[in-house]
Amino acid sequence: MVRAWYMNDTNEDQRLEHQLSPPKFLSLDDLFTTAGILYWKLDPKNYDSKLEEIKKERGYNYMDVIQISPDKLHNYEEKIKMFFAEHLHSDEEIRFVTEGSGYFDARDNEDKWVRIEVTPGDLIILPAGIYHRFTLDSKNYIRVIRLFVGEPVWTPHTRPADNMEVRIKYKEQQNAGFVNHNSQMKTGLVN
Ligand SMILES: CSCCC(=O)/C(O)=C/O
Ligand SMILES: [Fe+2]
Repeated sequence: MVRAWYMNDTNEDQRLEHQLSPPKFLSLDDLFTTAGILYWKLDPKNYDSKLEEIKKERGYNYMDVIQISPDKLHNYEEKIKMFFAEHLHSDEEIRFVTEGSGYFDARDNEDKWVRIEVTPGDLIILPAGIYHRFTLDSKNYIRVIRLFVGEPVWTPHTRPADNMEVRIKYKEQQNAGFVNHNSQMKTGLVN
């Protein structure tokens, strides 16, 4: 089960957990309700057919692999800084973790940081227009499959980007309430 929690705002190393004291965790339902984040758990050793199913269902026709670690990623320091600067994208951010681990941080509906720990088998979808960032944890390695509809656009729009159409649309959806995929997952309708 993926772990997600509200973050403290200390200036410690970004790779640490940054839990509140006492910790305050969020469920999959909470992640969806507060931020529209979708999540699937796949078998990290045997994921081909399930991944194909999700790709087909959601129209993902682009796929590549990124490995993030000091020795595997070109311009590592620069990229790590870029990933951790708060930003949004004009499209969904779809990431499937096959090795290693890391943290996606996203803003909830009260603009608080939520930290989502990802490990092998976790497929996460951050909706278009959500403010977020990414960091490795202290193990310093992750291998991720990136998915996209059509030609990928990775451009990060750093905060503030409140006047972008995609941000306005995201906020409208958030205020109206999202249709809950993650609770269907628990009942076995989606897995
Ligand atoms: C873990 S995938 C690389 C990070 C990335 O693409 C991104 O946009 C983070 O927000
Ligand atoms: Fe991003």
